Amino acid sequence: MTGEARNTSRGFARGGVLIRGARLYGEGEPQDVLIGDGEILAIGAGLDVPEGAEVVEAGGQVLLPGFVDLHTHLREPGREDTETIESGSAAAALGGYTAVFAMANTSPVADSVVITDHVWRRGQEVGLVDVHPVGAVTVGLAGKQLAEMATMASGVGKVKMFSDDGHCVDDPLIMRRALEYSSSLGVLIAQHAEEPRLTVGAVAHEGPTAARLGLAGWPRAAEESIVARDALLARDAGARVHICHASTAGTVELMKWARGQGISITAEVTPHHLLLDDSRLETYDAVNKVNPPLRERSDVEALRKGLAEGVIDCVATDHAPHAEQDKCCEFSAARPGMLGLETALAIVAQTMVEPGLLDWRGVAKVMSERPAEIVGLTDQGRPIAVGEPANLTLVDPQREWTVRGPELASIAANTPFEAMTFAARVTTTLLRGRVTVRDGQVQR
Ligand SMILES: NC(=O)N[C@@H](CC(=O)O)C(=O)O
Ligand SMILES: [Zn+2]
Ligand SMILES: [Zn+2]
Repeated sequence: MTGEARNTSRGFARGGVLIRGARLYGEGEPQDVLIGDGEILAIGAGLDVPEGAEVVEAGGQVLLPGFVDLHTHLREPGREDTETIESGSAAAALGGYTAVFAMANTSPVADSVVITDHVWRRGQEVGLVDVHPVGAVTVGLAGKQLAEMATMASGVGKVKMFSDDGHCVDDPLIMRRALEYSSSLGVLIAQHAEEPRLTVGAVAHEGPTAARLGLAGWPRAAEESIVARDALLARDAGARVHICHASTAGTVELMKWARGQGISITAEVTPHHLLLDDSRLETYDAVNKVNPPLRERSDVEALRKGLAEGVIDCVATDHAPHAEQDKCCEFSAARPGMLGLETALAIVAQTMVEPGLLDWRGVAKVMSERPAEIVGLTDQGRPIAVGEPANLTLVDPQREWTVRGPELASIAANTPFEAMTFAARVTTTLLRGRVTVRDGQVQR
């Protein structure tokens, strides 16, 4: 133990933490995890509490690598009335996240290094989660002219992912060039797959429910045609493409096909598409309005199965805060999007762990390891092992809680899960060894 003891004292220069009695990946007997200097220093049963260490009593809770969200909207700059990098970072930490990717559809758009560097710096200043800026693929998200991807990639914020999310890069020639360019830069293009000619005026999933309610429909083919097209473009460019918020059974089938062809394509699914379907629209409450729309139960089942089988790689929240006046209005006028950061784990536990589709190791994979790999983050999604960065999340699988929008850390309150009760909850989060959330409270 002499080597470990040396490490321990080194760790204490910056304050150490002992997590006592956690089940790593929800497996085996509870272990203690000693953390210092931002790293895991020792793992074992009955470790001594070094003097001055902060002790977190885990009581058999599940310890997972910190979650990584490839798809978050933090609304800064431009709509700080709905979310800021600070409030969104708090929501992320409470949700068990240690890294999030903040989408580029801010105002101004993150299509230049000035904005992307601001987002990174502000995130570091807040210090609750690494906020990685996503750069726009095209200038102003207008889909016409490629943004200066290389400049953003080489800035302080080191942009690793580019997306026009909110809009589809619908021009196939622009998308082809973006993919070609991205592979030489070693960055990821994430596509909001929506053929805009098929979704003019659309506000809901095209199907029996929308027809009955008189809502204009967003057909599955609007998503699937772009997924298929982009798979082929990625194949020809020898590039990687990532599909944002997969929402249909057909997308799962296309992913299977493309993977079978050896195409480098990955996809994410949101918690809301894993839980909710378009029967929610009956009330005309625009809290349920989102892009892509809530689909049918058969799509929900296919997405769960796809995630369990690894055809869909990961869970991403598409956390999309909106002001009350933009949500509490006529359905067709309301903005699409819903909060997701603080509720994601609870929903993944309910939709995937409870039915036996994933175990906790599987949750670590889809919420941390795969997203980190996809985007090329080397300090996240790491194994829980000595010498690894201490980005960790403690989950209590049996801490029943009820979602209340106003109690969430986000400035906006547009959660579709209002008043729903879930079993699992994140209790503690550590970012590089610093406790950012303890007993469900943000540690500023
Ligand atoms: N998902 C949504 O419905 N809305 C997102 C944009 C997007 O993810 O497409 C938003 O920025 O509000
Ligand atoms: Zn989108
Ligand atoms: Zn989005």
